[in-house]
Amino acid sequence: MGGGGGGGGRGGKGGRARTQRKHFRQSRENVWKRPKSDLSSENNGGSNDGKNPSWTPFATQNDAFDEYYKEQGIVSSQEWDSFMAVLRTPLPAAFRINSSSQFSTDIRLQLENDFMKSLHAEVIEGGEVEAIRPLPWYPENLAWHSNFSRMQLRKNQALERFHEFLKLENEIGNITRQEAVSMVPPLFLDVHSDHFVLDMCAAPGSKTFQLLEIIHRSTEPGSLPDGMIVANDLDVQRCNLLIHQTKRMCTANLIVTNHEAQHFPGCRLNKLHSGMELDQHISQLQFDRVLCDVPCSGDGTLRKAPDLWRKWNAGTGNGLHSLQVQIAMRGLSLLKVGGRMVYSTCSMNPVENEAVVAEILRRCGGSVELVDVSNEILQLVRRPGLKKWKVQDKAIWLSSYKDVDKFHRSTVLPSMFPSGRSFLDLVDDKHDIDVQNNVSNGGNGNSEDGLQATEKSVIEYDGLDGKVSEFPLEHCMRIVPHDENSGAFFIAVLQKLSSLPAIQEKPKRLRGINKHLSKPPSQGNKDENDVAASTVDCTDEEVSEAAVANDINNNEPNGVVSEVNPLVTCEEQDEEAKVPCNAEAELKTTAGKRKLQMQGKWRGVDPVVFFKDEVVINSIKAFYGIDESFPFNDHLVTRSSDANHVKRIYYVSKSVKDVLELNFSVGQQLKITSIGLKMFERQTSREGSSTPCSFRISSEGLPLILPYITKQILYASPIDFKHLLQDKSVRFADFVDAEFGQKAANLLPGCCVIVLAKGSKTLSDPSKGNESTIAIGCWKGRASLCVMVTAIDCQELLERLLTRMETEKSPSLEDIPSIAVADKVQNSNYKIDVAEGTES
Ligand SMILES: C[S@@+](CC[C@H](N)C(=O)[O-])C[C@H]1O[C@@H](n2cnc3c(N)ncnc32)[C@H](O)[C@@H]1O
Repeated sequence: MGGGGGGGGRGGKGGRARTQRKHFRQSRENVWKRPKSDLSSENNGGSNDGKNPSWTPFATQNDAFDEYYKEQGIVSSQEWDSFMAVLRTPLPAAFRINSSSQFSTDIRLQLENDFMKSLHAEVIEGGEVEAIRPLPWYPENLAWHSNFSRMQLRKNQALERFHEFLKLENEIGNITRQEAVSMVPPLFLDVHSDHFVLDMCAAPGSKTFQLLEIIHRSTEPGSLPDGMIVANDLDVQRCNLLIHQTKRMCTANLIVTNHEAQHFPGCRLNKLHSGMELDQHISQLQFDRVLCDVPCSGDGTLRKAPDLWRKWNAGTGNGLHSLQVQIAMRGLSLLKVGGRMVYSTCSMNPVENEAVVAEILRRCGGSVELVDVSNEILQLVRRPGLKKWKVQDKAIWLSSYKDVDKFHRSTVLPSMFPSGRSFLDLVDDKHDIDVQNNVSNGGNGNSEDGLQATEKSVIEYDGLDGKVSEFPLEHCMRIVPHDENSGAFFIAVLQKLSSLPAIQEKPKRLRGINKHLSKPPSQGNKDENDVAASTVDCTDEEVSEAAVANDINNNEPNGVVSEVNPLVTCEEQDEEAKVPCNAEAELKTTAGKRKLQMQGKWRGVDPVVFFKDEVVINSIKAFYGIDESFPFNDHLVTRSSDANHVKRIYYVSKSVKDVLELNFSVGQQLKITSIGLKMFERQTSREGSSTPCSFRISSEGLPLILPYITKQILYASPIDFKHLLQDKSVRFADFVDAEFGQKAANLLPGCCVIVLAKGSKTLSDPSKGNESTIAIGCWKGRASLCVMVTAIDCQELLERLLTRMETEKSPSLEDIPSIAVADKVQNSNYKIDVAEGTES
């Protein structure tokens, strides 16, 4: 509805953002990019046929990679060549229609009826089989695969119209360009609109966007879903990508946070927290669904990041295993009993996948189940998880932990192996058997080969202990590139059956170490495993408290960051889908201008403050005639501690409000980087401040509040609406419908809302609207109405309007000349006639 909700009509996105976007694109050139002359070699990833002597092909060969994956058997030896051949080709582009956009059906029809046919003609000429097709496993033809790589889309003239379409709709938020396999994890999460969902490692946010779509899916205009998403990422800059990405969704049901996922605060309210509110709705953060899309080595993205061929080594996966376990364990501790968690990576490596899943099942005892989802999403081609694999360290293959020499026991962990058992565990387990044997053997502890009885029994025991996992890891899923011409992905679905046990692993391990080793392997080397032990040796509640304590003590991310930062992550290469608005850089440049903000204990982060200024709220209500049924109280927040200079007012859903109240009660444990939907913005110009209301309605917030507005709202005929979008500023006397022109002249000066009238709707019709209602914010000046919508949103609205008009064959429009607005896209800022004296 309206211009927003991912359906155009948004404001406030300025030229600055556009410039940053350009710079960002320049700094993140597609790694497949080659000289223009080289398009013919697109699919060999190798030569440019000698056309450019200075050109060096990407190495798409790495012997260590070959050896590693041949040994792991993730594909059969017969398939090896086709697996490798596909891995060496660029990844075809894929994208998803935003299902909650008001134009989702229009876009789907355009793809089915227009592009599928016109592009097919192109590729037939080019000797290809097909151009674009819906992904069969994604609901309602909402996700699409194209047989063109992103470079082909950019360079091929015949594809220009399609490329422009993708760019525009992506920017507006009607589609999201996303790798096909990356769309899979949210589908298995089974999210409902009332769910509280935690996306633990969320940036740049393609999956968060998908989750938001799902919770918003069946929401009525003017209402919000009961659920909400907390999207978290450790990396501040990537958080900004996430914020930009999700802004296109225009949602009041999202909180973006910046924490180490493995220490995500539980916000548990207890008697320690003074000022506890009696009517607190929730007493700790617990989620119905958790998405755990962890940092990984990313070799499933080789097709779009061929520079990874050069960098690949087995050590990267080994180095991440422990962090992945910690993050997954924290996710499970924050999951409600009965809730579902999806663990996923864009890596093919079993050490980052099956080994992690096995370890969390081991740690959780029977409280967590690996769900068999083989009967869900049947059309998705995938392979079962592995039950056995090997570990490689410094080019040496290790079949079990006993092969690990003592110098490497801090980097190669027992949990990386299928048995998941350590030397020490085995000794501990075997100890009891030995005691019994010794008793039955008459107590002789020495053997013929001179080994101590315990040492020998360990080796024998391990020999018996299979190299096959005891867990049903076949329920995991691995998507491999040559099955469906995609990237690779790993997904496991977990369900929490009961509270996590209080694991007594650490004391046991220490006992073992003291007994059998003169020097503990981790002594003087505080590695991740120590952190893991301290994190998981707790019940859910203890974990919450530990995390809280950690957060209080460590406002800055700890050393794990440096280990993770150099990694390539699934969506990182998808530069066209991302626009950074670098808040850190902004912070630096504005540091001299304003005082560093504090959000509770978080330094350098704008505070989140409930906005309760009755005078301002009442003036807004009165000016726009906002119906009393619209829930204002405690739903408005600002990011400024200075109540007198509030520039933007954000709206938060009830679910977000509850979390925010909890967060205040527990001393602001959450470091919030973005929250809520921008609803009102202060007028800054001379004339703006002289209007009866100093706040205008932002384009993002308009769809939500539209059904409740009773003043400063008019219905325009299609012809006048189109006129406004086309010319941006129209004098009252120039409207085709003179009555509309007169009504516009009678509005109070300042912000107003113009709704596209439909069918029998009269100009004074109050409307609750529906999802197809199109509305834009305008400025009523002295002699004209000016559109307050970005040029790109105007372009989108015009195109959609024209399509609808053609479909409806509106006779009143037949004589309107077609409109060329492409040249206006250069400037995405809306501009209000300077003569009107309002801001631009
Ligand atoms: C695979 S990417 C996530 C992709 C994302 N889910 C999406 O679909 O767009 C992994 C993310 O984890 C973040 N990360 C790395 N270490 C982390 C940690 N300890 N806690 C939280 N996030 C972390 C990285 O910054 C990166 O953005």
